Amino acid sequence: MALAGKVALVTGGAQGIGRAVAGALLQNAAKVSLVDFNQEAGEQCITCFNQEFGSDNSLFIQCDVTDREKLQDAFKRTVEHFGKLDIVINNAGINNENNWVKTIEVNLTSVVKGTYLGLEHMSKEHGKQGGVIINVSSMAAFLHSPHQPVYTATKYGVVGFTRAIAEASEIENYGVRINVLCPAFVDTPLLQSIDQEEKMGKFYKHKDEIKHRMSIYGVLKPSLIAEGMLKIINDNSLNGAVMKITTSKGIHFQSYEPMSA
Ligand SMILES: NC(=O)C1=CN([C@@H]2O[C@H](COP(=O)(O)OP(=O)(O)OC[C@H]3O[C@@H](n4cnc5c(N)ncnc54)[C@H](O)[C@@H]3O)[C@@H](O)[C@H]2O)C=CC1
Ligand SMILES: CCCCCC(=O)/C=C/C=C/C=C/C=C/[C@@H](O)[C@@H](O)CCCC(=O)O
Repeated sequence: MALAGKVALVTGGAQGIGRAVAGALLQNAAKVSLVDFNQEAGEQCITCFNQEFGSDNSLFIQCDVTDREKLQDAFKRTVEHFGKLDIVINNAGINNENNWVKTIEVNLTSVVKGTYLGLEHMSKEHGKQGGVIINVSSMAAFLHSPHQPVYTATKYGVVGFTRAIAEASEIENYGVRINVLCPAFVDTPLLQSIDQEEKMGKFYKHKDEIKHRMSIYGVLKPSLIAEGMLKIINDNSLNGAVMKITTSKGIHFQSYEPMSA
């Protein structure tokens, strides 16, 4: 998919990985709608983007992705503003073992909802022109963390859901490619949650073990995740692909045995 003139919606786009991805899309002449609940970070981000890429190319929509009506409205406003939708990146995520119900809502339920909304606005089934959806999981979906059981569960869920709906898209000829990206540790504000007892809950006492894992696995730059994201968007052959990004192997793909009885 050539990026110039394409319209992307990025959840959690105001900072961290989402912001890096949105910047890379704008750099490649796409238009971007940032959907994020952090008003201050969103406004700050859009000010920078307007200065760097021109004021007609990005839009900030304040929205909590767990609010289904607001998320629905964010998709609608994006299409009204830019005239269409080509790319959806379901990236918003949190690390909160204390409020684990919220973690499931943000990291998994909202990704499912964002995928269905993406299909509603892009699928040939709905008379639209097709597109691409990328859901953000984590290497935690392959190397589980004993100190983040619910975060881990949500990231396993995102991989399973994405692979299944991608196959549905192919069978039903939606014209939408759906893929999942699994980064290892990335240098973003999310990592600060390790030092927050109110987020780590009973696992707070293990924070130094997580930091030890980080020192072993290393910490990636958000720009490398953006590079992986653009690779998925540009490669029209990818559907149901599971991209992993680690310090040891860089950008690579998980392979699966074909299903047998
Ligand atoms: N930073 C890391 O080490 C890794 C992050 N990931 C995943 O990457 C994704 C992005 O994470 P980061 O950029 O690192 O985090 P971050 O905390 O830096 O940014 C997340 C963004 O999502 C927004 N957000 C959170 N909850 C929201 C909600 N309910 N509604 C709307 N927006 C919401 C935040 O306001 C923020 O702008 C997440 O899904 C995370 O699980 C995956 C692997 C590693
Ligand atoms: C505590 C803050 C939130 C958690 C953020 C998150 O999702 C982090 C996940 C980190 C996992 C890192 C794993 C890295 C592993 C690799 O370096 C490598 O050893 C794995 C090899 C397997 C492969 O196929 O690449």
